[in-house]
Amino acid sequence: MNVKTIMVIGAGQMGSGIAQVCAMANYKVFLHDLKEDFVQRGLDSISRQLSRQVEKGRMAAEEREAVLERLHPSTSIQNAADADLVIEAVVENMDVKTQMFKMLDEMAPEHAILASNTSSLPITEIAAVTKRPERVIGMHFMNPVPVMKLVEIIRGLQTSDEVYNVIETVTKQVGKVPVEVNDFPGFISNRILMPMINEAIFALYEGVAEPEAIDEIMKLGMNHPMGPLTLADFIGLDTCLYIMETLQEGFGDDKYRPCPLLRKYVKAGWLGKKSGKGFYTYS
Ligand SMILES: CC(=O)CC(=O)SCCNC(=O)CCNC(=O)[C@H](O)C(C)(C)COP(=O)(O)OP(=O)(O)OC[C@H]1O[C@@H](n2cnc3c(N)ncnc32)[C@H](O)[C@@H]1OP(=O)(O)O
Ligand SMILES: NC(=O)C1=CN([C@@H]2O[C@H](COP(=O)(O)OP(=O)(O)OC[C@H]3O[C@@H](n4cnc5c(N)ncnc54)[C@H](OP(=O)(O)O)[C@@H]3O)[C@@H](O)[C@H]2O)C=CC1
Repeated sequence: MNVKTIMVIGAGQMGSGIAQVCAMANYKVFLHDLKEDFVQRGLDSISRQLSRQVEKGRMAAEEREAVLERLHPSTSIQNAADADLVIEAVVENMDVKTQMFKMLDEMAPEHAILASNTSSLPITEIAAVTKRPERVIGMHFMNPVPVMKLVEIIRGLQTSDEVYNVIETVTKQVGKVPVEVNDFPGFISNRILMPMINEAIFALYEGVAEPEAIDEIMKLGMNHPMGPLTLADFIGLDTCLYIMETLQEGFGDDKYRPCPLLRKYVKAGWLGKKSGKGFYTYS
């Protein structure tokens, strides 16, 4: 199967990054969200990213224009009828994702692959709401998408080998390294990363150290590029909370309980960098 057209659902930080790397790899891309404003915000952020590449001399101005021309705004889910591959990157919520997959299953052509960029939710359960579970797969990009090399590919219980192979090829085409994992809560990346972030939040909650100290220790002591609280703000505190809840529920183990401080911040609307306030304040 030859993928030519990709539809990315959700024009947030992940969706816009995914759309960017796909358009840069010569695919025709629809970037879809509920409202035109959201799509435009995503396209603006891609446009800024590409301009920076041009300023740094890494991309010709004509190439930037060509990439932007391959990107098509969408607020109609009917555009899925033209897609060979749909990559969903909406909010980390099972109800929202299953509703979306039901719609996509109705709209997308029979041959189309439906992929989810979910951070932690079971692919098998998402696939089960469609009539094509063998064509549903997890394609988990890392943030920031244009920079991070990994795509964690998650096979649902019924994902076919053919679909896995196509997704592996597309991943390489967009300049990323595919790593295959099975379908378990949080997969590998967030089963390991998120409990560390949650523990850093517990350390803050218990008054062991100030945020800056916690981050400095992990940066200078463990050579992490970002401290765990900065990284949590960068990922989005809502997303961090949803991932911890999926781990706790999925494994039935309280060792994954989300820190109450994380819950409190999310309830307050402190979602990290994207809302301007989390463990730190952003202008
Ligand atoms: C939650 C999940 O489900 C899974 C996840 O994604 S978990 C999150 C995984 N990501 C991480 O752990 C990121 C950790 N942080 C890092 O690796 C680095 O801090 C970073 C790459 C984000 C920034 O690197 P840095 O050296 O501190 O900053 P900086 O020098 O400004 O940037 C390095 C490069 O990244 C680019 N960059 C930085 N932030 C970017 C962004 N948000 N979008 C696109 N590009 C970005 C810069 O333009 C720069 O590119 P060049 O080298 O081509 O000039
Ligand atoms: N943040 C990260 O570091 C990573 C996140 N992920 C995963 O990627 C997905 C998206 O996360 P992220 O980009 O950070 O989140 P954002 O909050 O930045 O973006 C989510 C986008 O989905 C839109 N959306 C919400 N509900 C719907 C819906 N019903 N239909 C269509 N669009 C909808 C949102 O619109 P609105 O503006 O209205 O909310 C928003 O544009 C999540 O599953 C997350 O777990 C994966 C890897 C890393």
